[in-house]
Amino acid sequence: MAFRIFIQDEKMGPALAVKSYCSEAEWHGLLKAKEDFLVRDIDPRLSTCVSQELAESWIRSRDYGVNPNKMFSPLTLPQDELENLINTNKQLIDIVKSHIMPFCQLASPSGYEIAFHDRNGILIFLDGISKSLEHKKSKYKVGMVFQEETIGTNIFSLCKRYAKPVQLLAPEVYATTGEFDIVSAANIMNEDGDLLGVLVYRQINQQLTEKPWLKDYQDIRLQTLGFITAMAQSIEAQLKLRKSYFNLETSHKMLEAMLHFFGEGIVIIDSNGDIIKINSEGKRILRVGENEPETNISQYLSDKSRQIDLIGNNNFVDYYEEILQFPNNSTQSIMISSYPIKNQISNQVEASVLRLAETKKFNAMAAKRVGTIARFNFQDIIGESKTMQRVKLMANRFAVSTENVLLLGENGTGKELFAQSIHNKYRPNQPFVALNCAAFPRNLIESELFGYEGGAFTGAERTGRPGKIELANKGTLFLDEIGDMPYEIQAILLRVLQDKQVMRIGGHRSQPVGFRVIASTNQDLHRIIKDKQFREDLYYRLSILTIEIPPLRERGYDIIRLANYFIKNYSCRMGWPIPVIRDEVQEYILAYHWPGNVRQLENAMIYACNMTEGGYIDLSHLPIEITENGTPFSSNSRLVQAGRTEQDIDGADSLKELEKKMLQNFLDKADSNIVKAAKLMGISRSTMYRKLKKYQINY
Ligand SMILES: Nc1ncnc2c1ncn2[C@@H]1O[C@H](COP(=O)(O)OP(=O)(O)OP(=O)(O)O)[C@@H](O)[C@H]1O
Repeated sequence: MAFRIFIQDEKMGPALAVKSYCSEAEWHGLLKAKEDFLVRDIDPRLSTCVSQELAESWIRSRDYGVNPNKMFSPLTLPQDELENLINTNKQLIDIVKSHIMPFCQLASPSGYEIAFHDRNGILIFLDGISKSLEHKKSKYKVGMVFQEETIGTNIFSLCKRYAKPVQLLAPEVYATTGEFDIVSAANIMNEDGDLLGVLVYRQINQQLTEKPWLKDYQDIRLQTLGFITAMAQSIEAQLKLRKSYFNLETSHKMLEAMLHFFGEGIVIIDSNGDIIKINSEGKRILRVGENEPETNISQYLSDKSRQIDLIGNNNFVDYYEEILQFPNNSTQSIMISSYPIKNQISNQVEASVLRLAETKKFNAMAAKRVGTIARFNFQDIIGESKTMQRVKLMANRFAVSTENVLLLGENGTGKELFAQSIHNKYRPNQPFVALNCAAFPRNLIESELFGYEGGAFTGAERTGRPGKIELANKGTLFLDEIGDMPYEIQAILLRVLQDKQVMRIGGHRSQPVGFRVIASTNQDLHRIIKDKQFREDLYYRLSILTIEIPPLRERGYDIIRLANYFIKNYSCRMGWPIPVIRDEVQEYILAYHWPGNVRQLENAMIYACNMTEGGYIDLSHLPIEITENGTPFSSNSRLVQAGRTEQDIDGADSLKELEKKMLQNFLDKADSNIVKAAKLMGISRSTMYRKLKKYQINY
């Protein structure tokens, strides 16, 4: 192997450099090999004094037609192209310059030059002194193109081709250089291993190449190659650092932008609690002015010891409630969660990212998520009978008011449906929070309604919990079965409604709340007021706008509309064909008194859908209680005979009235002959007598 390893470089491997020519004989061997090659065409690869790579480069140079006797003279890039190139590489050149500057101060007075070639071999930067040169002028110029194809063996081409540091002595260069110099070069690569350019150091000293076997000169060669390799590595490291810095800066800017868009307050504190970053929402929550200097988080905490929780905690802490205290002594409840940032080496918490949300907002969000979803609107309420139209109109009007609403009606008449529809017309984007007063024991109802502070009673959560009233802030609190609300709690609720302030159980701080109550009951409130089970004052607070929802039996043909609606709904849900209710079955449905109202009708239709097979709903498909008492009229034709139509049924105030009127009609037709009238109506004589008695019709 003709090359001697000068430098072992981790990334690049062993350096490519000419032999150290320990002996004079080897040096002369090299000179002879070159002459033999150029003059006598003897293959230089046969010489033990020439490295394989160098010999091959000489051969390629000859094959390219480069004249070895012509003075070394590379092509030069046109000025404008050169300027563009220098501009494009400005950052890189600046870094190279910044590395060379300190060296220039320390450099030996003997002549040297430092050049930087771009990845295509174009010399784009040149600096140095050439004191010892006779002609004082460098033969190199910025813009020169170093290519093996045009100038033969040269330092750039070898360095690029073998991707290793290279050192050449003047006679090793293919074309005559006319100088005695040692050139050393090292590649500069980017992180991905792509070549950015080649850094070249040229030491000019006549004696060096006259007697290169002398130890002093060999030392200089070793040092210069080491120097240029170290400098190239340092430049690479700086480029890497610069890239990391830019990446860091970009991440930083991205973080700033993200923080800005974040709807929640973000505050980053160091291990002392000093605020090191805060977004605009954070500033708003902490009431920090735009240009005010950031301070310490403890300044805002009403309980200063809580700061330890925020920064001393090793683990992520999910939302818990914290009371902020401001300089004017006002307070505000916020929800905080904290995320510790640990030092990778020491594992100590160095900073914490705090996420702040105003409890009010937080509750509203939570209520929207966990509270009842008000799905229904007035369009969803089926009912075209006059009674229902009147009720819907009334509810629509009341919806736009801010007063409380009281919904009265039997079980299953659709009170909640109305409550949701009113809310959705009133404040669709605010929470709708429902509480069934009959479903909870006394103590639970109290904590459900008013919430509690942490540890307020045995079994209470450590962090406390907001009540339904707080959650309903700005929206609607639907108090179902209000008649079942415990008497003592009614008094607290009344106070909340009057003061518009709520205090949690075990708490000392009232907070303002604004919400609308829609209460509902199937009880006779006047009676329970008399029985001292319901507070009269609360009744007056709640009943400003009262709506009585009629029972199903008073809604005429709506019963069939609803029945069809439920049949369609259920069948579609099950993926079944939609069955049709036979006319005579409709009569039974219309005649039934529906004690369970709409809910019972829905269940009956689900039952019928499951019973039917042939696409029709017959009598046998209905639940037994609906058919067992028979019907006041046997078929639709009789309805028509009696001069009654669908519209008439809707128009009647109630089915009872309708039945009474029909009985009278048939009696008139039968000239008050009860047996004849019963026959005409298709009912038995005894049923006829029972109905006449029921409706107190004289016969
Ligand atoms: N007019 C209507 N149109 C469509 N569906 C209705 C109508 N009325 C009631 N419903 C349906 O009937 C069922 C019972 O209604 P809702 O729960 O509103 O009654 P409620 O009076 O609040 O009952 P409760 O007194 O038992 O609380 C619900 O499934 C509801 O969707």
